[in-house]
Amino acid sequence: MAIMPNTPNAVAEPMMIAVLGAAGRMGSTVCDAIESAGDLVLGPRLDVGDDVATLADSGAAVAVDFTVPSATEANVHALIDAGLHAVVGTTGWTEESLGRVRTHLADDGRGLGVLIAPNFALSAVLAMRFAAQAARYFESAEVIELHHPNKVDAPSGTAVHTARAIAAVRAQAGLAAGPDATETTLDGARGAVVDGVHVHAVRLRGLVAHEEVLFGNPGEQLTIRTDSFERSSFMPGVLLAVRAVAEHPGLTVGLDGYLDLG
Ligand SMILES: NC(=O)C1=CN([C@@H]2O[C@H](COP(=O)(O)OP(=O)(O)OC[C@H]3O[C@@H](n4cnc5c(N)ncnc54)[C@H](O)[C@@H]3O)[C@@H](O)[C@H]2O)C=CC1
Ligand SMILES: O=C(O)C1=N[C@H](C(=O)O)C[C@H](O)C1
Repeated sequence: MAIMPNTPNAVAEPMMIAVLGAAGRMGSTVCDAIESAGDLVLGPRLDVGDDVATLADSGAAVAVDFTVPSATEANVHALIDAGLHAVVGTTGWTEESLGRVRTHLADDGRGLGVLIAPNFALSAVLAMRFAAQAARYFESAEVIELHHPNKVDAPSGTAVHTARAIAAVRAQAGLAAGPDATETTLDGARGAVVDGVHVHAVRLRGLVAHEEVLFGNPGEQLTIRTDSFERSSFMPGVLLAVRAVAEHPGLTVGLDGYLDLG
């Protein structure tokens, strides 16, 4: 008897996933996670110099990109052209580059999904959400991100995303700029400023990925902290995204877009 698709007895084909940046710290961890997942099969592993267009005929339905900020946008456009859904963890995205991906997806018209998420760790996703919830209630807000010293960019994508969200909530609530009478004697002493929110970057041997969001009022402080001690912390989020991206046509920014966080 033939087993028809979508019947209780049907055996689903494992979905094939390509990985870009497969030789890197995150890419290699993603390859291992896909190989350990029963419902997924690891497809082509691409790294620097490989042609994304070859994925069109590879059988891969989804590609995961953990490459470098200077390459990721071109990779995503090439993935859309090749007809693959994309799950992207690489940092460096701006409103302009996100807008170009949105336009490309709309022009393409095939209903492809792209998720670009600054952080796939649940603790970080929740920290960003809690920071946005707290932002309207405090005079002062600053972000400190702490990472391994091999990280190529600063400030982290997570810190930029956190700061932008805090700034948007503060603006909506009509809050003035945070109080700060400092006259700096050295450039950079107060960190970078993202939409008016100060962001500080620490690089320290032994760290993986960490962030503190500090909120201050007269006589009180709220600290929200997230720690990724191992890259395994990002894998449940990456696998969730890989499985869900085809159900979310268009561009989604942030894993919270795929979660029911209320
Ligand atoms: N969203 C998230 O949860 C996380 C995001 N990241 C981000 O992921 C990115 C990668 O981080 P790591 O794996 O630590 O870096 P890495 O330097 O270990 O790996 C990057 C890899 O990309 C490759 N690569 C460079 N250009 C490429 C291209 N054009 N096509 C294909 N491969 C290319 C490199 O050869 C390297 O193997 C960074 O932007 C980092 O901030 C890192 C951890 C978690
Ligand atoms: O490079 C890293 O390691 C990380 N990059 C992402 C970022 O820049 O926010 C996510 C996480 O912080 C780890």
